[in-house]
Amino acid sequence: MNAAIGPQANQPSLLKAGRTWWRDAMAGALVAFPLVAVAVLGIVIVTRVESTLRQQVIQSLETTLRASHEALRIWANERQQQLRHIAGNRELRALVGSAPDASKRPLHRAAPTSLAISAHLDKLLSGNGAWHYFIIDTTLRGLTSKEKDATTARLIARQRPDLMNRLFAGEAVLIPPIKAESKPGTHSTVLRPAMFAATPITSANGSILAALMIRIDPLLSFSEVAHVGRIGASGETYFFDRETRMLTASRFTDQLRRIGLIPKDASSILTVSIRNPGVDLTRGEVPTVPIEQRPPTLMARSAIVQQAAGHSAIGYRDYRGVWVLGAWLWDKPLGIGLATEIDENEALAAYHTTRDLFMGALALTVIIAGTTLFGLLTLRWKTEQRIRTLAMFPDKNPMPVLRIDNPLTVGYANGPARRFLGLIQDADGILAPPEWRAVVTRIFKDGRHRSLEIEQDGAIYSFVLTPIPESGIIYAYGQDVTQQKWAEGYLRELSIRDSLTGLANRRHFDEFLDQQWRQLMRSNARIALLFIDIDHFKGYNDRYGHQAGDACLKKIAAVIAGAARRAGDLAARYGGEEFVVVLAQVERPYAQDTAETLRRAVENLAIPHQDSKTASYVTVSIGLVCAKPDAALSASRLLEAADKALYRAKSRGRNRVEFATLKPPQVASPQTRKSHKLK
Ligand SMILES: Nc1nc2c(ncn2[C@@H]2O[C@H](COP(=O)(O)OP(=O)(O)OP(=O)(O)O)[C@@H](O)[C@H]2O)c(=O)[nH]1
Repeated sequence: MNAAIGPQANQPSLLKAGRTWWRDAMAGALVAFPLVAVAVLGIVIVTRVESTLRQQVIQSLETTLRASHEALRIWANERQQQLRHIAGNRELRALVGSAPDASKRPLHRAAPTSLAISAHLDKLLSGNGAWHYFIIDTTLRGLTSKEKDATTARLIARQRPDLMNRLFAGEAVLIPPIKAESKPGTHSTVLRPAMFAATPITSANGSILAALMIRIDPLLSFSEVAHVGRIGASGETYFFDRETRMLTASRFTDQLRRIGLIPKDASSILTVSIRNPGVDLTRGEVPTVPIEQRPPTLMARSAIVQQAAGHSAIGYRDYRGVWVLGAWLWDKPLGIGLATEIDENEALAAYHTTRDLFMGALALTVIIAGTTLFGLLTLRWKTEQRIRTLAMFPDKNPMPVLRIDNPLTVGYANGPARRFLGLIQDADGILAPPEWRAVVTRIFKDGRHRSLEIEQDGAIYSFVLTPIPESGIIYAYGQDVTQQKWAEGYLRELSIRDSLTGLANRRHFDEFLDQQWRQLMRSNARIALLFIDIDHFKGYNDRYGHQAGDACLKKIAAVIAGAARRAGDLAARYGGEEFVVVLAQVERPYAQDTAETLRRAVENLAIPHQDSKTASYVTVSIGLVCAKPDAALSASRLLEAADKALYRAKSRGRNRVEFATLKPPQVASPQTRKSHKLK
């Protein structure tokens, strides 16, 4: 049932059916959703990888830092134990205790006590000759034989008074590298920094007599301790003081020279300040802030200001401006900071690889998915466009188009077709006319196309009904055939009419008579045939001319046409001046009466005919036959009988009606057509 389709139904256009933008949006969402989910999941995983990796790097840095710190402490302890052992030597302590006051010792030459102390020290240190030991008293004057020891002591006191105070308070100290100072006027180039280990020498009652000091080259063992632990190719462990100065040789010394952080032939010790240049110097970037105004690096700030251990899993710029991850601590007893760092790029290389791979894979997936989706949507849009174009054929067609569905419903009708819907379907959309139902049923059955016609408001439409294979639908396309039908009718009229008189012609008469004969054979009715011939028409033509003859023929034909008034009657021009009238379903009296009335009507026309031997006007003779069609008889026999009757009428004086009866043939008639012509 399709109640929506009726004459007034506002049918949805086929063109609108293709608008499914929301399906495209759904398809896009279906593709986008898993992609977004994968992207989010991937970002979570990559972020997790990154944070895990950062934590692992920090753990490694802290382990390394602890190892370096431990190595430093062992190294420092070793030095101090050695010193304590020597400083505890009774003889040395006695020699130091016997030394005169500084004020009494000569400044510029070796005093006897000093010589004795030096000799005893040399004896104690035999085997450690490479080391440079010296003893200073509490006034920082050298007790050994070399005057420069006192200069060194004052240098240390100037640069690290805190440590000297601790030393003379009885504590063994490690003096981190200090700057050597050149004497004014000397042309010293770069003086190597020196560092010292020192321990007090006490008297028997525990009072501090002097301090034993050992010079250590920071470029050697001290820096080597720092280099014990580091991670990766870019990792570095270094020590620094509270002034943010680097105390160890950097493993990037060559690089630092290149980027101008240290002079050409200097080491990094005390030269490099652990400050953030704000740009990456290793990449040739130029800092805008002068070196002395640069802030300490994040690590140095935390280690020096808070004097605490710490780390940063977030990158920060080191003294070269390179982004690094680092761990650090501040050793309060030694008064130095330790840091170990690694370039963030190297530390996170695995993360960067994972991230880049993931982003690449994601981008590739997005591109592939996007391209596929775009391709599919484009294909779909093109298909829809094609469907819309195809749909325009029926929708925009000025001719009626119908779709008939099985079972027998009108599934679609375009605008022009809707005017016919009232004729071919009921209110429920079911095909109504029995003729249509029968034809459509046959088409569904045998799959062969057929045509049907509909006439409405004087217009005739011919519908070709074509079944669409395997679809269960019939496509019906209508065409306005009104003109064609009219033309066909006109031609048909021409083919059956006599052009002069307008009566049916001979051919049509023959067909009509045959048809009526067969029809009346079944109905048991009778048929009459009038054979009419104008009397002396040759003479009329001869006297009045051929055109007048034609006019005469027309007038008489009009009278004859009046005799065939009923349905089933036919008046025809048989040929020349001969006419016939067929009267169907008649009895003889009516036929005779009609024939007589006709004869008189011609008389009454009173067409003058001076050459007629019958009357002064035109007359006709009529042969009449009336019979019941029978299998033993035939239409041609009827014609022959009428012809005979006409002959009789002619021979008995013309202008009269003669009647003939038709009997089954007993002997063959010798007469042929035109037999009524008198010789
Ligand atoms: N003007 C005109 N004359 C026609 C036409 N057809 C036939 N005729 C003439 O009709 C005449 C028929 O003459 P006939 O057959 O000798 O017979 P009739 O003179 O009528 O003599 P009866 O039939 O014996 O009375 C001929 O002269 C034909 O030329 C036509 O279409 N127009």
